[in-house]
Amino acid sequence: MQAIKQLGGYLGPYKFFTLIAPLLMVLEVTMDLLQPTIMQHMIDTGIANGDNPYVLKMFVWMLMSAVFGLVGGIGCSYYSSKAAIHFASDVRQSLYEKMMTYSAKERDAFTTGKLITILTSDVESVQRAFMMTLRIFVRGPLLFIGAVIIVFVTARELFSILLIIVPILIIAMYFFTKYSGTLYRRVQEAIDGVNTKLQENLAGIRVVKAFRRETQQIEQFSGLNETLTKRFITAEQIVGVLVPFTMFVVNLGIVAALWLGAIKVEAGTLQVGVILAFINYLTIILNGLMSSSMVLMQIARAIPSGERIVDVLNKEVAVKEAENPLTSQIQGAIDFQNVSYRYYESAEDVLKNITFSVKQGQTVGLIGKTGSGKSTLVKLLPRLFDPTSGEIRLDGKPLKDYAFSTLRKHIGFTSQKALLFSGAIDNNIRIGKEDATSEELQQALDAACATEFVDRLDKGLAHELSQGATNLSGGQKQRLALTRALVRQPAILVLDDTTSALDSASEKHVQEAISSQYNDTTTFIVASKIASIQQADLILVLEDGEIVGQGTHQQLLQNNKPYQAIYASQQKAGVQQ
Ligand SMILES: Nc1ncnc2c1ncn2[C@@H]1O[C@H](COP(=O)(O)OP(=O)(O)OP(=O)(O)O)[C@@H](O)[C@H]1O
Repeated sequence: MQAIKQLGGYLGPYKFFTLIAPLLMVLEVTMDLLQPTIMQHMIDTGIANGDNPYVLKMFVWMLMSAVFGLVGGIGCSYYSSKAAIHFASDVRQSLYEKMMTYSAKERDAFTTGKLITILTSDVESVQRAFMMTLRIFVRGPLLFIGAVIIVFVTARELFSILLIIVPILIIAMYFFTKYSGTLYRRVQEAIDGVNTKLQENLAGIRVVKAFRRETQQIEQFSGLNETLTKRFITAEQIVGVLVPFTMFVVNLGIVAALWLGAIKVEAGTLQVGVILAFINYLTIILNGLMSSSMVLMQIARAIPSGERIVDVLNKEVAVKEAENPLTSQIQGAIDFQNVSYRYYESAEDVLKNITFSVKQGQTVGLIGKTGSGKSTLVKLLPRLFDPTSGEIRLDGKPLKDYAFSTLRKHIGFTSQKALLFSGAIDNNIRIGKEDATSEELQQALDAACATEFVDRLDKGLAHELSQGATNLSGGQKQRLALTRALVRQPAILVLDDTTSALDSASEKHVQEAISSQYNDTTTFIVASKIASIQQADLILVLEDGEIVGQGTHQQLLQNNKPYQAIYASQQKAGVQQ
């Protein structure tokens, strides 16, 4: 109910369509209901008495009511489609915008596959329910009530048949409708499973192929597909019994009407036209009940979908913007004060009491074993998530107080996996700064050692990247990701293992370019090689989420055991220094 109420809010702009569609349907239903009565008069008064002008008059009436009915029907379909499609489009847009505010935490809680199902199939289910409600929900009950009243008034001799048939039909429809909600909820969950698997496999298709895991993946997919198929079949089969069953009950009613009617006609208490009209009205009653139950079934199916949609829309986002956020210029001095972080409440801290300070324009190097928390630490800077405890200060003020737009505008971030979008290279770089001049672009390309390979491409910056930039090498992708970060002339630059994909000459060039051309930028370099961070003003050595050493290369070499151990192991392994 809460879901219906909340989604109902999206109808606001389409109130007119939502009102006019059922009104036009009332017109169509009224015309449909008139037809059998006109026909009855045509037979019993016109044809029975050989009154041709009366027959013609009734014929014109029938034709006119058919035309009005047609206008009502077409109008209702037109406005109901318009309302439902726009409504669904707005819901989809809101969902997408909400999903964009999610951090990895919220996204993981739903799973990507489920989010895709909600954005597509669940929205579609609610759209269909809404459209059917506008088209049929008025029609069904109106046809039913109208036909019952007319039979009561014009064919009371046969009304007793309705008293038996209608309750049977109503009870059957009630149970089918109720059950279908549960069945389709299970179908929707099975679709989540299929989508999650599909999304995971398409994203990782290269790994699947490289490890020759196609057969196993296909088997796993078949399992999920089979579950979906079974649930769909069960739902469709059970719901599919409804139509033949109700037809059977109505046919029994027709047989009873013919039998009872024949006796009464013979006794001279009933006219033939009344029997024909009754049979027509019986079909209309069935039609009314069936269409009502179809809508109810669709609504029952859409309610779980609506709840899933509302869950996404109402999900409390962990990282929120301050009420009156700061939009002042950012210099780039950073203070971590006893910062701890854990990914899940039940999990352990992956960062523990991290404390350090860095001035504007300085370079911080982070080194430590895999899983020691380096990436997690730098992800706190653009507030991809917030510390569980402790505080981060930027230029002396809490990081949380800054507007997202200000913060992200001044932070250039490159992650371990260079993520580029399909489209021209130029567009990808301009994500960093839309209005970048060609000089700024060139400066960033040069600093990131990307000029040479971009120039070699036929179309240069206009070169089109495929989805996931699969038509570039790993090093080329990293260079473009770095260009994108540099082009915004960031106050804070984060290179999360970015230079590892570069050869050592390029890495040296990038570091020199950053320190000479971007010397006001505070730079965080996550690295696995000491050589990548040797020149840093401050090196943080991390172990199991704790800082076990901080200082310059020389200081750490002299007095920090963990750093000495890393240095020694890299010397021994011949890692290029
Ligand atoms: N999204 C996540 N959800 C849950 N745990 C996570 C998540 N990301 C990282 N972790 C955990 O947090 C810890 C620190 O991971 P992090 O990626 O920060 O390490 P790292 O030092 O950058 O490692 P590497 O050098 O291998 O990139 C690890 O134990 C990891 O399993």
